[in-house]
Amino acid sequence: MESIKLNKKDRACGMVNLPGSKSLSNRALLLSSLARGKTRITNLLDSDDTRHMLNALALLGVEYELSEDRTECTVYGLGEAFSSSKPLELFLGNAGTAMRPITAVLCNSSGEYVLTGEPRMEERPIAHLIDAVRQLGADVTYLKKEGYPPLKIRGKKLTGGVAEIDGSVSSQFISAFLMAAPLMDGDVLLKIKGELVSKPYIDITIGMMKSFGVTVENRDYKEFFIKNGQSYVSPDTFLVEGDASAASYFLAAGAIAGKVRVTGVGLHSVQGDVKFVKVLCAMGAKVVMGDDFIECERAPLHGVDMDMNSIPDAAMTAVPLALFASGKTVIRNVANWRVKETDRLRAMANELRKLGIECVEGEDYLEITPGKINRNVAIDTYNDHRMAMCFALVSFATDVIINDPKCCAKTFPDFFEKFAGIVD
Ligand SMILES: O=C(O)C1=C[C@@H](OP(=O)(O)O)[C@@H](O)[C@H](O)C1
Ligand SMILES: C=C(OP(=O)(O)O)C(=O)O
Repeated sequence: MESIKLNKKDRACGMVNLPGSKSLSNRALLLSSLARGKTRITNLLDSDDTRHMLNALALLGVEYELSEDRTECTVYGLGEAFSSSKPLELFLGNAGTAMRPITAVLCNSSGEYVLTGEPRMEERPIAHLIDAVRQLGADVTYLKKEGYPPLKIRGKKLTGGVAEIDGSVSSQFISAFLMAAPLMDGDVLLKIKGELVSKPYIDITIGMMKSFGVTVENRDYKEFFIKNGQSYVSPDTFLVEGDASAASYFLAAGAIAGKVRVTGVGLHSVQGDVKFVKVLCAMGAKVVMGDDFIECERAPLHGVDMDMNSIPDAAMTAVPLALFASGKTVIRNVANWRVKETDRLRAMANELRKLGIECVEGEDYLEITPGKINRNVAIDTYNDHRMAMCFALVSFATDVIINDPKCCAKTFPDFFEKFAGIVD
């Protein structure tokens, strides 16, 4: 297996222009495909996750043109749900933001579809979404394990109605359901049961649906109502903000070892992960934000004890930060780390222990006690882009080896080049 050795670095400084947000890119591609009219998407992320979405849309008959560097895409919207006269098989890799919304939309599209993914996708639950769409009459079969992809969908026009969905494992199920709702023939009321996790991603979804002409009535995150008769309309152009989760690695580098600015995301971001700056500030780092940038500068760091449920992706970056802080850090309320690219609580605890760091892996939290870090440890990344990107930050303490660094391609193919550009 390929690996990369990162020699100890003392300083981080400079500026990084962020790639487009994964969450916004995949929503923009899907909504443009369903909308009436042509949409020009700019600053689109080019990564495995967006390629899976683009490939699926092409098979579903959507026409689009990509610029040479694949960061601009003109999508010719269908103005309606998908339909296919022949059975289709769609491979969606390990992209949650493709698998979940495409499932929901295809339940309401005519045709027969099989949705598959990488082996890990077969371990990532989807039952809460399927239970909800079935309440409206959707016809979905689990092809292997009950509650998990691969799926077979016999799509048909759904007539809307009332459905209940469990929100305690993934907000993506709610986002997926909401994006599919306006295509149905009737009012839709979605009721949430359980504690809703990763809430800010619901705001992203509702905000983007609004940009594409559809209003969702949010009743205090307990019920969502979509009035019938609305349809997606292209906003002509859609600019994808820089990826706020990706920003966290560079901001953390600034907090640990100098001063780093990221551009493409700032004060008015729609992404919940910009709130990672609150973690940085709580730990003592100096943060400045502008309309289109965030800058973070080193200061003595101290441990924190924080609920990070609303920033599940950026929260991982608090792990390497904790290694450079005085005192313990506890990252709380992140039970759903266990059903992402890997079991992230287990993976983090395993690799921290290899570094010689004391930690407690709770059911839904991680407690880290900083200490001396072992040199030249080979970090396993579990096919999880965020494991690779987080542990790159260990190189501000000592030499470290990152196994399978290419797993970054899920959301940030040139991460290690960009990281090399801000360290000396
Ligand atoms: O809706 C989205 O774009 C996402 C929601 C989050 O997932 P969960 O809602 O499963 O926590 C996040 O971790 C994922 O990377 C992207
Ligand atoms: C959880 C993640 O991805 P996905 O969209 O596949 O859920 C992630 O990017 O950290």
